[in-house]
This record gives sequence, structure tokens and C-alpha cells, in this order.
Amino acid sequence: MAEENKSFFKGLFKKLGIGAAEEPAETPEEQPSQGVEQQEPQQEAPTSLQPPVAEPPAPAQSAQPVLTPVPEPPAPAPRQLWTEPAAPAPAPVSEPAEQAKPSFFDRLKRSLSKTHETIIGRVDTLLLGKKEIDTDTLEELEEILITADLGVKTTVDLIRTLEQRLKRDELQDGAALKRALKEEIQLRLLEHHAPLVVTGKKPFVIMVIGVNGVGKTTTIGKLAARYAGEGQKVLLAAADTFRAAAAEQLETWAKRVGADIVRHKEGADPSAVVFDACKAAIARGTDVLIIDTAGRMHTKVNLMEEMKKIRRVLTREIPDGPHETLLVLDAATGQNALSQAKLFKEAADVTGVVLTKLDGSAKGGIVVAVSHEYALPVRFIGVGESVEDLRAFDPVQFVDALFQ
Ligand SMILES: Nc1nc2c(ncn2[C@@H]2O[C@H](COP(=O)(O)OP(=O)(O)OP(=O)(O)O)[C@@H](O)[C@H]2O)c(=O)[nH]1
Repeated sequence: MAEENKSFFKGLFKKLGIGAAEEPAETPEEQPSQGVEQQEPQQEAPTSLQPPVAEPPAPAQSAQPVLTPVPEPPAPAPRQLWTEPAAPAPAPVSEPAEQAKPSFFDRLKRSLSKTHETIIGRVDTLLLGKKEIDTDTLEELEEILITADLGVKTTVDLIRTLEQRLKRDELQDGAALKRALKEEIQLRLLEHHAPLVVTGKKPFVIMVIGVNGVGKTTTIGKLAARYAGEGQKVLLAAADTFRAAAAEQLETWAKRVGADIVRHKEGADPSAVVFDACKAAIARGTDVLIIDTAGRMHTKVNLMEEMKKIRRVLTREIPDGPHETLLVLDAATGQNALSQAKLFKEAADVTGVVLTKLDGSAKGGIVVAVSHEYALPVRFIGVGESVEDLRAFDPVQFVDALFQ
């Protein structure tokens, strides 16, 4: 404010008997800008990480192997902290309140509803009006469990234990039998349970295997989103070189979650991709390297040879890798998934399993069979196509959702 204006106001205040403290505030234009913290405009966070949508075809690949660093995406999504699915948004006034997003447990329960019907629904029918439990009841239960994809070995083991509990007078009625069944299934799942911990190695190498169509690439994308969201530097290796679309799908995920990717042209040697990916991971200080492999080895011999070759190349660069060999199985294929677990366990030193597509499948009993029969930890389960639908496996929560 100009000096003459100030004295004019001071004189005026004096006349009116107003104190100096009530001198009119300076206009905003006159406020000093220095030393005042300017509010940064808020950058809008992306609303959700949906599975990738089909992108226009990538430009033709050169004949040379290409090491493709993916440019950092503009939004802060990649380093966004991994969060549980968003809390239910307030429903619009006209919408009924039930339309709010359900909790993960509710969604798990809904995903397992068909499996619940196949196992628990039939057990309930078996026990309906039964005054006491005898060996005939257990025989009928055995049939239910086998046909519900719990596997012969696991079912026989479960029924033997229940027979012993029957002898010890622990199964007085249907409710006691159901409780005992729940406990025994949970025990078998806990036996080999171990979550996947990707810290302690740099890079931590996860090799993902499984036949085509089981949800391997989608699972890799969801895992990359999870680790990138935790602030880890992720690199994807597109070693499924049989199909150009597989590498493209992976590249879309890489862009979306802010991961790097190493890919070669279609039909290239998968081991060459792995070699380049290992070199890049070391050079770039990658935290988690996830390798996508092809699942098109039709015989066990082919599969073993391919896996051996990839491992040979990998261990030359990262001697103690891979730190996890993750087998992806489609739960909806039931016994087929069990046969794949057998084949891959023998051929590829599987250390953990992901069971996808549990949503809408009646064959969720396979989770128990795979874990118990092959002594394999179930690391994650897939209950839908969106990124938050891949969940760390929790045996207690799983069995609770199944029995409720
Ligand atoms: N409903 C459901 N669909 C899933 C789940 N996981 C993956 N999918 C879907 O399964 C389909 C196959 O998934 P991909 O990831 O392409 O399978 P892949 O094993 O990589 O197959 P190839 O690329 O052919 O080897 C896709 O449509 C996925 O969206 C899941 O947990 N639930």
C-alpha cells in the first residue's frame, strides 16, 4: 500500500476513534509472495488398477533381440502403495446401500459359493435328520469329498482321521462331524502353508510356469502390480516367445504398473530372454524379476529340457535363482489341475502354487488336494479378473468362507 494511502487511513481511523489494529487488511495483490507456502495443485491418483485392455498391435519387432525399457508412466500409479480394495464408496442417494463394494471375505465367500454347494451343501443333505454318526455316514462323506475334487489321497487321509475321532466319541452328531471336517481340512492346508516373501534377495527371481490359458500372464501382471505398489522395482521377462500376443499382454501390464520389461521377437529362444533379463535386472538394481515361460511343452521330457536350459542360463547370472518357481493352475479344471501339479513338480522343482479362477468354479476342493497331495504351499488364489482379485492365500479365511 502506498505511503500516502496509509496515512490517509490512519487519519480517518483517528477521527472515527478506531485503533491502529483495525487498519484494513492489505489487498491480496499486495501480499508478499516470498515465504508463503504455495499449495501444490493435487495430482489426481488413478482410480483403480484394472486388468489391461487390449492395446493396438505393437510395431513390428526388429530381427535383433530388443531390450525394451518401458518409459515411466506419467501418473504416480506405479509407486502407489498396495492397498486392500477400496472401502465402499458412499452410495448415491437413489442407489440401495447394498450396492456398496463387498469386503474381500464376502467376495471370497461368493466366489466359493459353487464349491460350498458341492461340498457343504451335500454334507448338509447327508446329515439332514441323522440322529447319530456311524461308519456308513463316513463312507458317504468319502464319496462326496472325492467327487468334490479333494483328491483320493487327501480324502482317504481325512476319512481315516474322522474314523479315529468317531472311535474316540468325538462325533456325537452332524454338527460335531461338520466341525471336525472343517478343522481337519484347515489343518491339512496349514501343514504346507507359507506366504511368498520376496525380500532378502536382489533381484528376487520368480519363475512362473504352467500350461497356456490357466491365467499365467494375468497372474504375473497382478503380482507386478502388487510388488510395484509396495515400492519395489519390478522387471518382467517375456520368455513365452511362442506367441507374440503373450509378450504384448505382458508389455501392457508392465506399462500399466510401471515395471520394466525385456522381450525378444516372437519365436526367439526363451533362454536368451532370460539371459538378457538377468543382466538387465542386475544392472538396473531390480528388486523383483518375474519370468513368464511358455506352457506348451507337450511331454515331460520336453518340459524338463526347457526348464533345465532356462535354469542353466539363469544360474550363470544369478547363482541361487530362481528363488521361487510358481506354478499357476486353473482351479476350474479340477483333476486336470492335479495332474499338472504332478507333472510340473517332477519336471520343474515347483516351490509354490497359484490357483486361479476359483470364482464361479465348483471345483475349489482342488486347493486342498494340490496342497496336501503334493506338499506344496498355495501362495495366491485368483478370484476374478481384476488386479485386487489375486490374493495371498490364507487357509483359515479360505476354510471359513467355504463352510459359511
Ligand atoms: N474369472 C477369472 N478369470 C481369470 C483369473 N485369472 C485369469 N483369468 C482370465 O483367464 C484368461 C487367460 O489368462 P492368461 O493370463 O492369458 O492365461 P495364460 O496362462 O497366460 O495363457 P497363455 O497366454 O495363452 O499362455 C484371461 O481372460 C484372464 O483374464 C481368475 O482368477 N478368475
